[in-house]
Amino acid sequence: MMRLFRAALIQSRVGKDHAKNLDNASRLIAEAKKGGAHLVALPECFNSPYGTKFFNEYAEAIPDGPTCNMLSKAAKEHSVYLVGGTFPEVENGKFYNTCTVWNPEGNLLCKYRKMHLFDIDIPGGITFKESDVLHAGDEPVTFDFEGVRIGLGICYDLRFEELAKLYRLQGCEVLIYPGAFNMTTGPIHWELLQRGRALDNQVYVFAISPARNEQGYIAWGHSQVTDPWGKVTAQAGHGEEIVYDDVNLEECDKIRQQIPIFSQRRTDVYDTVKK
Ligand SMILES: NC(=O)CCC(=O)C(=O)O
Repeated sequence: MMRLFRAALIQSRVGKDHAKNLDNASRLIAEAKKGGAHLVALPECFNSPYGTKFFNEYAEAIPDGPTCNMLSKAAKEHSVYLVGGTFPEVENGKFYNTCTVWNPEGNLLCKYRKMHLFDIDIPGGITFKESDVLHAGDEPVTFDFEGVRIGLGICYDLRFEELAKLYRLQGCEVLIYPGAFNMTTGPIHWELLQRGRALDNQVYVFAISPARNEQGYIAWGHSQVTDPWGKVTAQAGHGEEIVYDDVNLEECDKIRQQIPIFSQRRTDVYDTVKK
């Protein structure tokens, strides 16, 4: 069982050139392996600009298509677990924002479709409506990383405590969210939400953003690792970079023992209160 491992969060720069985005991600995965990573993760929408007008144009079927080919090949060549960020998926004429996970043999372990679509309207700030084009997934997904259970979410999913709690109740010790927050909500909400999810559920939280771009949807950056104490243990700036963190899952065991909130929950009361 893996209790100590090195994670690499790749904050890659993403542009309109699909092939260039894939080459860049592939180069950075190789670099992360050289940096000693066992588990490597890419950002939300790492193969296409983030915007509703781009989703159908860049969408690919899973597991066919150049993006899955690159991810599978990179995971195998570098013998790493690879959380393949997200990219627009098409199936039966419907589009999804989907995260794929690959094992060191290059096999697809699982895929997760964003469950909570990013539909917000902040006048003078940001208006975005993923649901204009995308369908929401309806299945929480976990995978096994050498005996460690990891739960998946995508960006806006971070705001939904219920999903994170469900993963903790399923035995997860790490939650991974590829995510592209923006310049309106990012400065206050990005770090706070991750620290909240980590502290409430006594899990490690990884969130992986694209690097900040100059036009279109401007990503906040600041890819981050938060430990189960709620402490930020690694954080990127806003440019292209790889953030490494040496994760020690003994921290989960220790904190869960010291502050045993999951055996102290009053479900006998919560479950009987009328809504
Ligand atoms: N891609 C997203 O889901 C963005 C979420 C976001 O920026 C937020 O404030 O929430």
